[in-house]
Amino acid sequence: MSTPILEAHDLSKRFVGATRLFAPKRFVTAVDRISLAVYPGETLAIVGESGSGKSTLGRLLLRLLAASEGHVYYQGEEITHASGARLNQLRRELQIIFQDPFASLNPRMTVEQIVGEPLWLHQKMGKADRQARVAELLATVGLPAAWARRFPHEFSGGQRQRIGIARALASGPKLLLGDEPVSALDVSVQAQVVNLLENLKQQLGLTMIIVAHGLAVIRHMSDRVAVMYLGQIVEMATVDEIFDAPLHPYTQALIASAPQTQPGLKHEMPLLQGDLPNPASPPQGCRFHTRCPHVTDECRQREPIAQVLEGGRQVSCHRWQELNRDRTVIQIAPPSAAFLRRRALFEHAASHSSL
Ligand SMILES: Nc1ncnc2c1ncn2[C@@H]1O[C@H](COP(=O)(O)OP(=O)(O)OP(=O)(O)O)[C@@H](O)[C@H]1O
Repeated sequence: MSTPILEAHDLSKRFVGATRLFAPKRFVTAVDRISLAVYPGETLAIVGESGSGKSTLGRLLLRLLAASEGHVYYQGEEITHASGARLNQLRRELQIIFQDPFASLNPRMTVEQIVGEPLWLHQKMGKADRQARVAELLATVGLPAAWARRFPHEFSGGQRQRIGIARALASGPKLLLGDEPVSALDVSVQAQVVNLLENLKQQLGLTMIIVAHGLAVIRHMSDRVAVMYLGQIVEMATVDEIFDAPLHPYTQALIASAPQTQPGLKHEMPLLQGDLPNPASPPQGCRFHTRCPHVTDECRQREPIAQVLEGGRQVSCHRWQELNRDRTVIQIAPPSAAFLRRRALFEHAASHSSL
């Protein structure tokens, strides 16, 4: 496998949680000792319930948040403590697209100013060049260049998301993080934006991280999936492995709870019961044990260690082998044709790297 574009080693983030006056501080460990690698040209999805730490992990990887512990590497270079000019450079190369396109666009700026801002800030590009580049970027995301003089309120949700994407592309990024990039949009518009992201990724050889609840979007867009539960990754595998033969009881329940993605497996798997425990006081042992239908004393007492299977698949469950023995034939699938196609496009784009 190629060198990862991004890597996390034992990455943790603690926030000070809400407390009452004079009460002792409580900490929420939003991300707890996570290690993972993101490979060039792939789309890695991070999924899990609200509060599981997906957005925090994404922001730590992009250095938009500082880690409490652990290390982040970008193209092999440690960037955990990068600052000043190096951090600015990283901000250009690692871009984020937000969930709410309206909130992320300054309502008092025209599209030309919004999309052109990074060109001025990072490249000190003059006005005429900037206007020409903004027109190109708008065309790239499927918007007419003539709309550059308009303000964000004059656009629909999908069009605003396209403007947000054009702004992210203006910096010439190598990696895009989409934090719920389509969940605020109508279903019909979601597909258009997903297709746009797919096309851009192939055209420009981008790597993507998608943070999302929507499993249908994940299935459509991603190559690999990391499933998070209370700050930890409980399973990480290719998209087909996750949807067709999930090994962790939480992944199984998550998929069964979204029957539209996998109707055939609906009756075989338990639905997700109960709420996510309070992240400020997670359960001891396996964090999923309070909701797991297969819980044993070992699960209550001992935290499972991530097991790495052949092909790089990872699962953190004491009982995964025993529980899946009869249910699934586990095959480590070779990379899908779609992934290989993207990888080839990535290599092509990397060698012709002007957008
Ligand atoms: N700035 C912050 N200060 C305090 N706690 C925070 C902060 N940001 C996140 N948290 C807490 O960290 C935990 C993980 O939050 P995070 O937003 O990463 O989860 P998420 O899986 O992305 O959820 P959602 O899908 O709702 O965005 C939550 O308990 C959240 O309340």
